[in-house]
Amino acid sequence: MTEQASNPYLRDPLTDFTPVEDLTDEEATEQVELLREAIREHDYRYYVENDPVIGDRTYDALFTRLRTLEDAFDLTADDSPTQRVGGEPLDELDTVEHRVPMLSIAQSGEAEEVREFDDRVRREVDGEVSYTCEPKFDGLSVEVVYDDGVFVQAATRGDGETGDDVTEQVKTIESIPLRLREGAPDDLVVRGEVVMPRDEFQEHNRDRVEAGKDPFANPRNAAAGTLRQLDPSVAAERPLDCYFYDVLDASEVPPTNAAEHEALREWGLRTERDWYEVVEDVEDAIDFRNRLGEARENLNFEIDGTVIKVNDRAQCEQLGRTSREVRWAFAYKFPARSEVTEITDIVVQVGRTGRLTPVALLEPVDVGGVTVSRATLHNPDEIAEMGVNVGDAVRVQRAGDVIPYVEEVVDKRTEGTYAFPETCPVCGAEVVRDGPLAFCPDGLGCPAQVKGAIEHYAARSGLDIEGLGEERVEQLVESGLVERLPDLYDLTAEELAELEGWGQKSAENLLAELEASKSPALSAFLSALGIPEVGAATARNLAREFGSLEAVLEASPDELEAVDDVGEKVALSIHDFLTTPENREVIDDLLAHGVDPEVDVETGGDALAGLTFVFTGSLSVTRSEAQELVEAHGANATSSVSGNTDYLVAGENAGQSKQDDAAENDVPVLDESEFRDLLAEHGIEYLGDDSEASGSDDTDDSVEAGADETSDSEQPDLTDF
Ligand SMILES: NC(=O)c1ccc[n+]([C@@H]2O[C@H](COP(=O)([O-])OP(=O)(O)OC[C@H]3O[C@@H](n4cnc5c(N)ncnc54)[C@H](O)[C@@H]3O)[C@@H](O)[C@H]2O)c1
Ligand SMILES: [Zn+2]
Repeated sequence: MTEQASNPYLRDPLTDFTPVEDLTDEEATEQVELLREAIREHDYRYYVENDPVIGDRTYDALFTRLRTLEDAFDLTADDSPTQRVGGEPLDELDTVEHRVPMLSIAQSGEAEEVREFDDRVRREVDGEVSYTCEPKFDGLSVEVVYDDGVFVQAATRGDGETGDDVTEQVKTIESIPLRLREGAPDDLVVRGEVVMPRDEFQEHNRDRVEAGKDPFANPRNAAAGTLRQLDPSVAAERPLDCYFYDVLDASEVPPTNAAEHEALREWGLRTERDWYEVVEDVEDAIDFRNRLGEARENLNFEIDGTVIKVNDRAQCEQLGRTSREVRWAFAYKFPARSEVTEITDIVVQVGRTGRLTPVALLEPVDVGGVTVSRATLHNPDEIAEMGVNVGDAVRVQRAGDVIPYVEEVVDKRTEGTYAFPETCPVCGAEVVRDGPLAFCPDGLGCPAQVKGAIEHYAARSGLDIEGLGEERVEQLVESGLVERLPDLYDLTAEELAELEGWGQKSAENLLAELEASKSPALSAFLSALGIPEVGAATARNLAREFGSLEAVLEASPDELEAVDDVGEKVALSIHDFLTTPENREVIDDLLAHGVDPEVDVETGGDALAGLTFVFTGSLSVTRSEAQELVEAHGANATSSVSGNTDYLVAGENAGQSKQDDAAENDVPVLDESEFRDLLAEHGIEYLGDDSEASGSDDTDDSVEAGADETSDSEQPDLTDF
C-alpha cells in the first residue's frame, strides 16, 4: 500500500504527460511500471468492486498513455493491462470458462482514430469493405449459451477467459428466451449487454429513495450490481433487459454481421433495430455516431458511443484479434459529460430519513449544455477516499438522469481533507454511522427530519396535500406552528394568514386540503408515513393484504414477510417503525385528529376485472399511480408484455422493446389519451393530465426523487442545477 501511495497515477492523474521524445529510456520504463500498477488497481475497483475511484476519461487517458509508451519504447509485456481484458471473476459467484474468449474493443472519442482504423482495415483485407454501425450499450456484457435451443448458462465477461456464473440471475430477465425459436442453430453461444432501461431505472431509483435506500449512481451500475447479486430473487425484482449483438459460436454462422443481426432476431433474441446501419464510407460511420448522439436522450437505454464493425465475416477472420481485442471492430465513443471546476464550499444536507449528504458547491461550469453549480459528494467515506477539500479542482460528471456528482480530484490545491461534521448541522445531535453513510439519530426531534416527514406526508406519493410544498413546510416549522406532523391538523386560518406571503384565501385553501386529506386511502397513508423501505408499491401490497390500519399495526414480522415484495429485512424495518413508541404516538395522534384511512385497494369495483395492463414510458401520473388505479378496479398490472397482456399503455419516450413485444403478441398499444378514453368507457375517472407536454414529468420527478434524500429547505436544492 505504501508503494501505491507514491504512485501518481492512482489518485492524482496527470493528464498532461511529458512528451514521449523528452523521456529517457529509464524514465519511460519507470512510468510504464507505475501505469501498469495503477491500471490494475483501477481495473479491480471498477470491475470487481463496482466502485471506481477515478473517472472513465482519466482511466482512458492513462490507458492510452501506457499503450503509447509501450509502443514507443518497445516495452510490451504479456502481463500488461494493454494485453488483456480488464475484469476478473468475483470470489462469491462460481467461475465458468468461456467457450469463446470474450474480448474488448479498441475505442476512442476522436474521429481521426476512426479514420486510422478504417485505413488499417482497408490495408489489411482483400476486396470492398463495408461496416455495420450500432449503439454501444453501456451495461454489463454477458455470454449466453443455448444447447439444443435451450438456455443452459450465462456468464459475465470477467477476464475474458473466465467469468462469473450468473445463469440464475439472467434467467429472471424476461426478454431472454429460455428456448429459441424454430430455425435457430442447435448450439449457440451469443453475446449481449444486460442493461436497466432508463425508465425502469428512474422508477426503481425513486422507489429506493422513497424507501430510504441509496440510489444507484447510473443504469450501468444498477445492472452490474443486480446481476452480481447472489440471491437471484433480487434480480427478479429488478427490471433488467438484454440486447444481443454478437454470435460467438454457432453450428452455422451467417456470412456477414448484418445477416447475423437479422438472424439473432429470428431466433428469438432481442436486438436493437432502429439504430442499425450498414455503410460503405467511414465518414458515414462517423456521421452515424453524431446522429445517434443527438437521439441519445430519447432512447430508453444508456449508450456511450457507436460500435463500428467490419461487415464481412471472412474479412473479420483476416483481421483477427489480439489477446485483448478483436481487430475488426472499433468503438467510437461520445464526448464525456464531465468538466473540471473548483469546489467553493461543501455543505451537508439532512434528509427525511436523517441521512446526511455532503454537497459540493461549485464554480459554475457548463457540462454538455447544462450549467452545474452543485454536485453530490455522496457520503463521508467517499470524501475520505477522494481526499477532497474546499478549493480543490475536481471533475464533475453528469450521467444520464442522475444528479451531477464529483467524480475525482483533478488538482489537489489544498492541504488535508474536508472534515465531515460530527454533529447534525441542523439539530446538533451526534452523528451516527451506518457503513459509508452518516445519519442524524434525532428522528422527529430534528427539524430537518420533521420538515422532510411533512413534505413526504403531503407529497403526491403520500396524501397529496396541495399547497404544502417545501417552502411552506419550512415556514410552518420555522415559525413554530408545526412541531410534529399531527400539528398540521391544529392549524387555524388566523395563524396562517399572519405568516408572510399568506392571505385569508391561501390559508382557507390549505385548511380545506387538510380536511380533505383526512380520508386517505390506506395505501397512501402507509406510504405517507415514510416507513423506511416502504415505497408506494409496497404500501399498496400491505393495504391489500391486511385490509385495515389496525391489522397492519398488529402484524408480526412473519405476517409482514408473507406480503408480496416484502423480504425479511423490509418486514423487520416495518415492524421496528410501527412499534417505536414515538412513531406510534404520531399515528395515534393523527387518528385522534380525525384521520381515517380507508381501504382503497380492490374496492373501486371490478370494472376492469380480468384485464392485464403494462405501462411504459412517462405518463402525466407516476407509473405506480397508474398501476394502482387499474388494480383498484380489479385489473392486473404487470411489468412485461406477453400473450396474456390486454393493453400496453405507452407514454412519452416509451422504450421500443415493449412495443416490439406488443406487436409480436398482437397486444393493442394505447397512448395516454386513449387510455383515458378506455377508462371513461368503464366509468372510471383518470386524474392524469395529458393535455400539456407530459413526458418531462417523469424526468422531473426522478431528479427530485434522486435529490429527496439530500434536498432540504435551508440548504441548496440539488434539483436546482
Ligand atoms: N474509471 C475506472 O477506474 C475504469 C476502470 C476500468 C475500465 N473503465 C472503463 O471501461 C472501459 C473499458 O472497458 P471494457 O474493456 O470493458 O470496454 P467497454 O465496455 O467500454 O467496451 C467494449 C465492450 O462494449 C460492449 N458492447 C456494447 N455494445 C456493443 C455492441 N453493440 N457491439 C459489441 N460490443 C458492445 C461489449 O461488452 C464490449 O466488451 C474504459 O474505457 C473505461 O471507460 C473505467
Ligand atoms: Zn438533526
